[in-house]
Amino acid sequence: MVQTLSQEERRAHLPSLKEAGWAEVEGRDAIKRVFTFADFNEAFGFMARVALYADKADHHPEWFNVYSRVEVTLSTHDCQGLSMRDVQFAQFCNKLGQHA
Ligand SMILES: C[C@H](O)[C@H](O)[C@H]1CNC2=NC(N)=NC(=O)C2=N1
Repeated sequence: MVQTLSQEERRAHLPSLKEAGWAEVEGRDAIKRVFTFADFNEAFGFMARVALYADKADHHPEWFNVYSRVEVTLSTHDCQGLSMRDVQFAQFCNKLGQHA
């Protein structure tokens, strides 16, 4: 069973994710970042790559897309909060979306 992040893991990982643009969601243990691209082609290319990662990792984002903008929310449903799966997922999104 996947565990929610310990206090130590939160201290270790959340500050760098926040520097990269992730924010804690009010009222639930989740993080969210908005990625803005040049156009829909780039936004959907990002989503396609993230979708392949999600399928392989069996870990799925909550997301919303309008044209060039993709809002990504991460939380682990199996433990109802943030886990290392979300940290790794966010880091993968950061790598792909670093020019976003
Ligand atoms: C059965 C399947 O492995 C689980 O439901 C996976 C699928 N994708 C998931 N995605 C997310 N974000 N959280 C989960 O707990 C989760 N669990």
